[in-house]
Amino acid sequence: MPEGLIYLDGNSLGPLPKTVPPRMADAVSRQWGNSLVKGWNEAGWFKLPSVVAAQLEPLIGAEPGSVAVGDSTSINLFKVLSAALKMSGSRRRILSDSGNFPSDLYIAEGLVSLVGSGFHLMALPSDKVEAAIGADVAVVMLTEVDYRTGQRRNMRSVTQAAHAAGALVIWDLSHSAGALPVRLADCNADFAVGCGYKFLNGGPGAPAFLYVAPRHAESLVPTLSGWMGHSAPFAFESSYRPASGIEKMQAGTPPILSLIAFSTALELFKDLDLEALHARSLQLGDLFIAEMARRCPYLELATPRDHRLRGSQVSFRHANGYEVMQALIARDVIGDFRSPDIIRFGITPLYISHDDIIRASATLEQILRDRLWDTDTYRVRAAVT
Ligand SMILES: Cc1ncc(COP(=O)(O)O)c(C=O)c1O
Ligand SMILES: Nc1c(O)cccc1C(=O)C[C@H](N)C(=O)O
Repeated sequence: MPEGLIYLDGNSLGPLPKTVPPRMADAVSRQWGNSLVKGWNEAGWFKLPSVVAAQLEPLIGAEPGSVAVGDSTSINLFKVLSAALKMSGSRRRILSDSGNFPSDLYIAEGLVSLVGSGFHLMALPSDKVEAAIGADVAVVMLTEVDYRTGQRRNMRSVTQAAHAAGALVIWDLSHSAGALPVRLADCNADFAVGCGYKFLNGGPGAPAFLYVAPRHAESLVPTLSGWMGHSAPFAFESSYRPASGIEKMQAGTPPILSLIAFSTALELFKDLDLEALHARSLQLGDLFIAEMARRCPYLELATPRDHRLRGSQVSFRHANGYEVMQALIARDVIGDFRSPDIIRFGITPLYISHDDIIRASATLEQILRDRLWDTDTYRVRAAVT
């Protein structure tokens, strides 16, 4: 971590693991530079997506051979949602949370406009979703940990309720994977997707992942039926025949350099106790919440205090949240702002200490108390915040 920086934004972009630069240098100069096209076999590039998938599976409680790695979360959502719609019989509703990450809602909108046939998206306020799971719902599409508030849904009970109503469930694990123990198989989830660049520290634009429950995998025919998901890609047949396992969910050529960075980052999670990691994150989150309640009692907490309802993030609401965050960043405390009024802090104990939380709290207190945010410098909103 750069000297003096308090990085509370690992829920947007995880930091660079020390092990990644030498591995990338080797991948570029030796594998790509010397092996050239032979690298696909010599350096194991063809197998890399499944190697990385096998590293991820235990972190999200997925069965061996149930995860595919590649593309972005948005593209992976398109893949699993289109698969789920094909399995929906006469049901036509996709149910989601209007506060869900917008890309998830946009992808659903795009997909229903493509397939027609009466499919539609119903996005309800967060607390109204579960009660709306009924006989007309084909797919419940939710994010386990809310990107704004850090509120966590109960994956097990929502999945049970959806199944009891005859619906399928897709979980977005972008703010869960690498932050807390996810139990996809135990919860009987149908499908899932998630980001590689957040808590998993896979690097900017790291490949994302998708999960298909083994009970659905064999009958599933991918909509993005690309050659890398073909049963025999190098037979160059003129018609698509899906590969037998989760490999069918690959569409095109995998991003090898990004996969090497991601795989190297995932090695750090190999013997990590995610239960303990999350417990420590909750402890540090409690400390942050208590410090801010003591220092700035008027600052509204947006994250639930209840540990069962919390991911690895603490958020507050402030009418001038954007400016407050700019003032924090200028003082080397990095969090982020999410419209309309959320200041958001990822609490990742792999590199955040008790002292960091105290220093971040003191800096935030000073900015609020002395209105240090209230200057012209902080009022210009940038495109990426
Ligand atoms: C919950 C959630 N879903 C989906 C995405 C979109 O991911 P991607 O940019 O990989 O498509 C993000 C963040 O960008 C996210 O936070
Ligand atoms: N993916 C991002 C990007 O390319 C630029 C800036 C931010 C992001 C993010 O990851 C946003 C993130 N999904 C969020 O939770 O808000």
